[in-house]
Amino acid sequence: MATKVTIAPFEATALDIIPALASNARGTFRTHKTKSLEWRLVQLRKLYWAVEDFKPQLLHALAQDLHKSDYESLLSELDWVQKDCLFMIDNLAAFAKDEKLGAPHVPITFSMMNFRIRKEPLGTVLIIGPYNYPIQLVLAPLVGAIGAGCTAVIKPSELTPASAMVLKELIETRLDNNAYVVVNGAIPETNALMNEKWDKIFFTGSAGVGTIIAKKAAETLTPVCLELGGKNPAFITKNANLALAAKRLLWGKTQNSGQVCMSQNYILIDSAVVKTFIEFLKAAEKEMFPNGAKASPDLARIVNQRHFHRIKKMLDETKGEIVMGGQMDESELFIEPTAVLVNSTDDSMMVEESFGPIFCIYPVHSLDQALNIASSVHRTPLSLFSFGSKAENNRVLNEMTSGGATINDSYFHGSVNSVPFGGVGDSGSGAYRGKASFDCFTHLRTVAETPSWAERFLSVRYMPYNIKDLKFLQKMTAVKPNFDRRGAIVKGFGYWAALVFGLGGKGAKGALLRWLFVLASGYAFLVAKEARRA
Ligand SMILES: NC(=O)C1=CN([C@@H]2O[C@H](COP(=O)(O)OP(=O)(O)OC[C@H]3O[C@@H](n4cnc5c(N)ncnc54)[C@H](O)[C@@H]3O)[C@@H](O)[C@H]2O)C=CC1
Ligand SMILES: CC1=C(/C=C/C(C)=C/C=C/C(C)=C/C=C/C=C(C)/C=C/C=C(C)/C=C/C=C(\C)C(=O)O)C(C)(C)CCC1
Repeated sequence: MATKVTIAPFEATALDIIPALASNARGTFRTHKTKSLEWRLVQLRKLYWAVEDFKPQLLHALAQDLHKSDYESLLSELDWVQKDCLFMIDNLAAFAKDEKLGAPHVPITFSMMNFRIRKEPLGTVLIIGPYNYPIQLVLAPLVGAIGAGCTAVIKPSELTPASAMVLKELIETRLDNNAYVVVNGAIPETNALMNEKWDKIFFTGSAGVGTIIAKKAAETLTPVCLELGGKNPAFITKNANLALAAKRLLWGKTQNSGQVCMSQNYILIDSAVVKTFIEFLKAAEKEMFPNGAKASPDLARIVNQRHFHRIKKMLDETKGEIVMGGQMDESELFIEPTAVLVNSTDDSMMVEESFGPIFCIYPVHSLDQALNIASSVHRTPLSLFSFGSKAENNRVLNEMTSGGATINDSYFHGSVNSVPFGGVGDSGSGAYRGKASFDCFTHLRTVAETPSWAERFLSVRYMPYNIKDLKFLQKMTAVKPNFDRRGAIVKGFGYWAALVFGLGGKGAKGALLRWLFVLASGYAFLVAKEARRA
């Protein structure tokens, strides 16, 4: 029997209780209970089971807010967060362990000082989420915050109200709600939160709102992690597998109806293969949606009318030619996956971030031209995709930066929950996921411990200075460069000794193995010689 699901209607948190909620989370951090690894593990385990137990409500909410299919909601939101919990639980002890600092970080002369890095929770953090993955994009950072030992206030997007309400119930009934609370609401509630002092703000959303958040945070020197959008290019050369490129890039624009900030905005393709590529694109669409995209139970819808009209406007204003898709229905907030052939960087399809199921195809005559266009459209996009020969893909990686990149596919670099994810330049700063989620909310605090008995050696630092002491210290601790003023390596005694004793290579382990090989060969030679004599 199907579980009956009821989701409370959206209710914004009262503005006047927001300061008390923040203050309570800060107070809880000051009790130091979050510093216990066992306490963090219990919260993570509880979060895992909360996601499991709230599955019916979460799936229902995602269907209500975005018409997401259960398949997609499980794959990219709920299973994702549960895997995150398990990854953090399994690795927390290793992540949180002090890191001993020996050579080469600490000179041997200071080795008695037990230099180490302590992993300290930053404190009380604010997590602000977007609408497109309303569960995953707030709970995944929360896993990092819990793992690191922080307390947190979470502000989900008001554009996905059902998900926001389920999240509130899930977090506040299952986790320690003196440590983790949800504030629901829009701009006034976010402004009220921004008037509080945080130890870090983790923001996922548009560059415009990211700028507002970063400016406000700067007033109190609050660190921020910004996960923003981008105009992401795909490069396709004559050497690409065109059928595969078409299918994989279409996947990037059909999952969540293309409301994925790391999906491609535009495709720069060699003009010699553009016609064939479009044929493959149409074939891939037919294969994914045999009865048409609108009839598919798998395709999500655009979140609301404002975003529907934003995307529609890009299509209305294009001077390009629609070569695939183009259907839409406002009553259902449906937009068909749509490709537009364009020939100018001023086209509406190139100027705006699509953040929907539409993208454009821009024919170019060379990879040089493609790289020039991509750098001028957005020098630091969130992602890029390259489909070409090994050499061409390497060129794209070398000559164009991005937050992350996938060769020969759409955003696979962002589809595995345990590898670091983040933007670069104006597509974001800071990273999370996997160990990076722990690091994101952790302060690396260097600690030294000077033993009392070392005073005799260390007394050279005290006044009154004696230049003889300094000379002696310099002699004992001098480090000499192995290069000259032109930047060339000086091949002195040390260089040749290392080469000879290292048997041609660097590194003690390699040298040891090569010596073992030489000795074993010598021994085998002697044994064989003896055998021949006998
Ligand atoms: N890099 C990443 O991981 C991701 C980036 N994005 C980007 O997010 C955008 C779409 O998501 P949206 O939810 O529309 O983003 P948004 O920036 O409009 O909203 C994000 C959050 O900020 C709050 N907010 C909105 N306006 C505000 C204001 N004036 N002052 C204070 N807070 C405000 C919202 O309530 C929401 O919680 C796209 O640009 C997309 O590229 C989306 C998902 C992932
Ligand atoms: C290889 C063998 C197997 C395994 C097969 C597997 C693992 C197949 C995997 C298929 C794929 C491609 C799964 C796709 C997953 C997509 C995900 C999880 C998407 C996530 C989306 C996210 C996180 C979106 C975030 C959005 C953001 C940040 C944004 O807006 O930018 C077998 C089958 C096990 C057999 C042996 C061989």
